[in-house]
Amino acid sequence: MQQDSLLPAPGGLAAVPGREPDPDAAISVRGLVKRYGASTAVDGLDLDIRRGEIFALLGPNGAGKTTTVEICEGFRDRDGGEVRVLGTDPASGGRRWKAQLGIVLQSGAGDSQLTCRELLRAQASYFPDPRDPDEVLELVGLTEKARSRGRSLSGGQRRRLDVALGIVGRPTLLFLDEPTTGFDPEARRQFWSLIRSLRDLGTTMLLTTHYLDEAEALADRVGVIARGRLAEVAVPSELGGRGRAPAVVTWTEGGARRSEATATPTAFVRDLAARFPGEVPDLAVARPTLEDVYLQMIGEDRA
Ligand SMILES: Nc1ncnc2c1ncn2[C@@H]1O[C@H](COP(=O)(O)OP(=O)(O)OP(=O)(O)O)[C@@H](O)[C@H]1O
Repeated sequence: MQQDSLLPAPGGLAAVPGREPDPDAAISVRGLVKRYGASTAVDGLDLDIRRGEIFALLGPNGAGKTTTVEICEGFRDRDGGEVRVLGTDPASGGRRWKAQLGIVLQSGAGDSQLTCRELLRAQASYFPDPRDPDEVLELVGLTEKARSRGRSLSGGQRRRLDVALGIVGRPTLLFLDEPTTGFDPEARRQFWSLIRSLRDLGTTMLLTTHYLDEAEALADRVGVIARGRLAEVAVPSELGGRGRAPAVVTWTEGGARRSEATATPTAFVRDLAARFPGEVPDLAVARPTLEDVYLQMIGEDRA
């Protein structure tokens, strides 16, 4: 291990001693650097994703999410740092390593002339221990479309087909890049339950998304990337100190809307209730949403 960390990383940069990747993590990244010409897209990023968790990577456009994910998938070279994905450096990952990954890209294979079932059968044939294509169609809710051509599917159905293609190889680790873009609200909810059932089957998932409600609904932990670095990692309810943030109590009194930020909302509401003979008019107690704290973090970073 020690020996390994002293080897130069691809691109010639020495790894940082004493900061070896975690061998037990599904994904472990230390000091990742990626440059495109003079601009640095990823700038010393550290990241650990545990086996079995759903991890959501958030960040504004151009923050470096896709670059990081593509390096982890083995699709892109890096200029520095250490990366281990399922214990292997993606820069040298062979077929057996690749067969453990499932990848759902932003633009999938939906334009095909083949039927959904044919596409899945073809994809399954590349893997040593694939799932049954018909079971996968059922899992993603496309059984009725088994004989339909990819190009005849709606946008949301194509995305489901993309997911089906990503999971038919029975991946240990699934990458999902903005998976629900273009879904209607009901399709998103159905997709979320599909993702949860994959987690119940033991699949680790790295998700990038711009939907904060999606990150909140699905992720065990979220990481925010800003300017090529990981700004914070937390469970969704704790991000940006959210769990400790004061609650805001609002109500109507004397014809006017009133509000109070308080660290003890229960006591405050009890006192408030004592002032009214019945219900407190228009009473609401709110904490900052994930979107509130995320936008604040991104705003501070840009300031
Ligand atoms: N092939 C490329 N050549 C040159 N620059 C690139 C290339 N790919 C990405 N970049 C630049 O690297 C930076 C990070 O891009 P990346 O696609 O990783 O961001 P992202 O966080 O995934 O953004 P988005 O949310 O818009 O998908 C951006 O400034 C982008 O313009």
